[in-house]
Formats: sequence, C-alpha cells, structure tokens
Amino acid sequence: MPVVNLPKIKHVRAFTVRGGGADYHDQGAGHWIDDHIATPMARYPEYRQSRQSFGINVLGTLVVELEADDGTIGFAVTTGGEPAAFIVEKHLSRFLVGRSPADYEKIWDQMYFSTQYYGRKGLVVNAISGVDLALWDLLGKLRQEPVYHMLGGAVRDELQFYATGARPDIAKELGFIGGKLPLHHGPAEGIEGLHKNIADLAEMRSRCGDDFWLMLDCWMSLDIDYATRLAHRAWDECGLKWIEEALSPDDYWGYAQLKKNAPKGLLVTTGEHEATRWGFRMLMDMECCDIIQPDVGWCGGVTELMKIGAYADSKGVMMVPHGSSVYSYHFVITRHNSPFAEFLMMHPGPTEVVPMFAPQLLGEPVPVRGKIRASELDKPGFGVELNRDIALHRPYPN
Ligand SMILES: C[C@H](O)[C@H](O)[C@@H](O)[C@@H](O)C(=O)O
Ligand SMILES: [Mg+2]
Repeated sequence: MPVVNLPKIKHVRAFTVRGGGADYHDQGAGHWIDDHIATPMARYPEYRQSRQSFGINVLGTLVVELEADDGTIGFAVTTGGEPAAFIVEKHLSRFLVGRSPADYEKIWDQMYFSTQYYGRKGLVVNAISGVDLALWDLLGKLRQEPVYHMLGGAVRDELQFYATGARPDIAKELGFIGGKLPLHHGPAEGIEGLHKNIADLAEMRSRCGDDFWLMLDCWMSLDIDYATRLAHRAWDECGLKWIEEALSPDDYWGYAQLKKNAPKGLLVTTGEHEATRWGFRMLMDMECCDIIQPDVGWCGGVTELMKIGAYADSKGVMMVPHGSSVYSYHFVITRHNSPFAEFLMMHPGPTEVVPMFAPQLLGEPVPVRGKIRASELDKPGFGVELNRDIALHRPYPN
C-alpha cells in the first residue's frame, strides 16, 4: 500500500464578514451581550452602557479558506476582520501555498516566528489560529476524517455544556449543567454597583435552586480588591462556582493573589484573551487559576491547543475552552481534563438555543438538553460548511 501523498495547498483566501458569527459580539441592538456589561472601559461613563460603543465589534469575522490543488476546500472562521485578512494574504500565505496541510507543525512554527516581531498575542495569533483551523478542516476533508478522530478519538460518548448568557434560569430548564452570567457593574460604580451585582446573582440563585452551577464572567473589568470582595460575597451569599477573568490578562501577579484571596472552594478561571503555550504556561506556573479557558480561534488554533492542553494535563489543571463552536468541541471530546464545554447563548434574550456562530456555519451542531453526542461530530474536518449566502468580502486578493 503506497504512502498517501496529500494534495498541496494551491489557493489561500481571506474574507471578512459582519453580523454575528465568530465575532459574536457583533450583534444588533437590544442583545443581552451588549447590555451594560462591566469592562475595563466602564471607568469612562460614556462607554459604560454598551461595549459596542468602545468598539468590541470593530474587527468583525475573519474567514480563512484554503483550496488544495484537487479542489478540496478547508475553511475556518474567527475574530479578526480586515487587519487579520491582510496578515493572512500578505504575510502568512507564503508559508501555505505549495505545502501539504499535514505539515501543520512546521507551518505553525513559521507563521508564529515570522510574525513574532509584531505579534505573539491578540490579532496576529487570531489570524494564525484561523489559518491553523482551516488547515485541520482541509486535512480532515482530504482524509475524510473528523478532526476529533485525528486528535485521538472521543474519551466519552457526549459533550455536556454550561451556558453563557443573561438567563441561567432558562439555561437550567434547557438542560445545561450551569449558567454563566455577565457581570454588570465594575469598580467605577462603587459599593452600590457591588450590591447590585450580588442582588442580580442572588435573584438567579433563587430561581435556579442551590445545586445549579452559577458563574460570573467579569470580562477583565475588576481590580484585586473589588474582585476579592465580590468573590467572598458571591461565594458566601450565592454559592458561586467560579469567578471568571476578573483582572487584566497581563496581571499574572494579580491573578495569583486573587487565587490566594478567594474563599476555599470558589474556582478562579481565566485565559480566553491569553495566547500560545508560553502565555498559558505563565498562568499555570504562577498558579493564577484553577481552570484555563483558551479560545481555540484566538490562542493559536488546534496545533497550539494540543500543547496547552498537554501542559495543563501534566499539572492537573482543567482546560475548558472559551466558547468557539465546533472548533473547541472536536478537542474537548478527546481530553479527560476538558470534562465539559461552554455554549454561548447567542439568542438576544437569551430564551432559546440557536447556533453559536449563526449565520456563518451550515450544519453547526447545537446542544439538545445541554448535550451534543460525539456521533454528531462524525463528518470530515470540523463537519461544517461556510454559508456562502452571507456577504463575504475579500479586501486583499493576492
Ligand atoms: C459574557 C462575556 O461578557 C463575554 O461576552 C463572553 O463572550 C466571554 O467572556 C465568555 O466567557 O463567553
Ligand atoms: Mg469569559
């Protein structure tokens, strides 16, 4: 039996898309995800009501499309928009054309170290992640295998999810294992804001009962003193399960202190705005958190998530990737130290389950009673197709 020589990459295309999807903060008016949520910008009153007012959705979605010389197409979506499209078409494409998608290690290494002088985290690693995810999608389509088979196969029959959104009470009715609320008030709103945060959480605890997981997502908005006071009150009065991303992603020292300050039993989590094995090694070696939450579309892609996950596993740290639809499901189903996944409730209420990256992915699976069976992932690559009815714009055709 001759060794299979896969087709080579012939075309690299980067598109941008507006309106939901991978840049899930890019929603219309009245959506829960833009309703007075605490952020570092809330110290400026004019930017307190809406995260879109300071530009949380300024980038939009990046679509990376890789076409092999036999016509097979792999693609992926992430956050990045036009600047990321520029990086893909004008810089990263030179490491892709003429190469086999099976060379994802060497390609990742060249993409990262060729952009290290201006990248390392944020937008550039988002772009690298988008390319890496498209490589794995193409590889799966060429091999006719789902990505999770190539990552070692399922270690359980189904994925279970907690839900992120403004209505954990509805998430409980829908069968999710927990509900993560956005924090609404930060230090700039003083003790009154802290009392309101606790009142919001207590109201949800009264609706959900004592055993349903309730978490708070603080989206980088707090300081160590406020986070410590919030953690103790939320634990004592509301049985909070974890406090997420309380501080700036750069404040490793603050997280290490918060983990010491937090009440025993309350979990400290972070990582969605961290990138690469080196950034997550810093979080774990400095004992910043109990659970790391990389976003596979922002941290470096599957090739990097494997390295991050292995280091976490070696240290007994749980890794629950930030909500990134199928791109994290294919990883989570294969790892014991990723026992559950996040589902971002993108319905405006949210009162119902809708596909996380709608309307961009055709065939995107959604949790039913809070679960997705592994067999639902049994399609080549990530098992989804790009919705070509949406307005794709290619700003930098090569
Ligand atoms: C709900 C949070 O404010 C963010 O919008 C959310 O996307 C992210 O932090 C998450 O963990 O899902
Ligand atoms: Mg979060």
